[in-house]
Amino acid sequence: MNTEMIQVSKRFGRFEALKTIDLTIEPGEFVAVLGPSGCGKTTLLRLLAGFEAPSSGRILIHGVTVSDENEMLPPEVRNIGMVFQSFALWPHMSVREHLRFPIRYHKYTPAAVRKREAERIDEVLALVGLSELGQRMPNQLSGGQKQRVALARAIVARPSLLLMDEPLSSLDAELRLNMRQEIQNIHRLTQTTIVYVTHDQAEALAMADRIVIMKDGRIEQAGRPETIYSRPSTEFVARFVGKANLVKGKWDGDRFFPGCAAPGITWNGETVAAELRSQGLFPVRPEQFLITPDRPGIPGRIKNVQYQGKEVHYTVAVMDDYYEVHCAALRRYTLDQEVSLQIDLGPEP
Ligand SMILES: Nc1ncnc2c1ncn2[C@@H]1O[C@H](COP(=O)(O)OP(=O)(O)OP(=O)(O)O)[C@@H](O)[C@H]1O
Repeated sequence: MNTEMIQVSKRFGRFEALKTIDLTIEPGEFVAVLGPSGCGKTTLLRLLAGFEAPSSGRILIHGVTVSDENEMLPPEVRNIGMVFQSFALWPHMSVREHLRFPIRYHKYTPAAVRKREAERIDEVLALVGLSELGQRMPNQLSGGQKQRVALARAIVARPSLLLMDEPLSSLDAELRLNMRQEIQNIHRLTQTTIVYVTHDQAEALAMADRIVIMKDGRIEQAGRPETIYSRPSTEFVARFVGKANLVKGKWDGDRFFPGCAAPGITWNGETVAAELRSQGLFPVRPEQFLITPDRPGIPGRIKNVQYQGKEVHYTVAVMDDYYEVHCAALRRYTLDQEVSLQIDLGPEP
């Protein structure tokens, strides 16, 4: 059964934090909710968890109504697990005790799990790589280990819905990458439905089956990571997710004539969204630009160079700063060098 938000809104006083959200999540789906600070991601998650009541609309978790205009089930009777940015561990409980707690006290813990409590704890500790640390107290754990305990505690009672709010943002870069893999692993092995809030587009693209992009309390676009990345439907999504360059120019049907390009240069834009067309824009991701010293294309001048080891990142000004583009290349060009830009749109995913 699906988890659904139907016409859900949330006001804080006169401020509308969520504006008529409609979202359906399938069982076992991993959905990332992505957007800039203040767009309403956490509010959406808190409504699913039951920490807040919607101002209007209806919420169902796996087919069961948990909030509507008549009722509002509190978090402890929703069949959910939660992981937050702050690990929120209990200082007086060992790692094993953290896992024992939900097994004993969650209303929905399956009888089979309750019956083999010790085995289930061993199994989940192994899943998150903490088999040796069951007796440790939180103050004897590193940040990454604490986050694993928080994750283990959230899944040990087999919730039907796992809610995560920026769970990796307090970890350093390397640990974050490791934990991403662990979360993917857990998702693959448990098939739990996951709603994962983040403002980190790489995290969302890497892990989710579907990404919901939010802006100002609304869903701006929802789709598979490949679709969001390669076919943004609005200027906001193009910039926020793909770090796309929005080249100005003119449209004629599906052909795009980039501004300032050499005569005869047109691009095929049949997959470009209507909103971008109506604004005379064409989204080009940094890796789709090719910089050449001389071939005909869009003439530009190198304005900034950042050496990155594997490649070099460039900012190129087109027509005396009419617009500028960001792109990457293997070759070295020098500051102020006159170059030509071409695009390689590659195969559609
Ligand atoms: N209890 C509250 N009272 C008043 N306004 C609130 C309350 N909770 C959230 N808001 C406002 O609602 C908006 C959405 O907040 P929310 O926490 O959902 O954003 P977010 O996308 O999760 O942001 P961030 O990434 O910074 O955590 C913000 O403008 C916030 O100030």
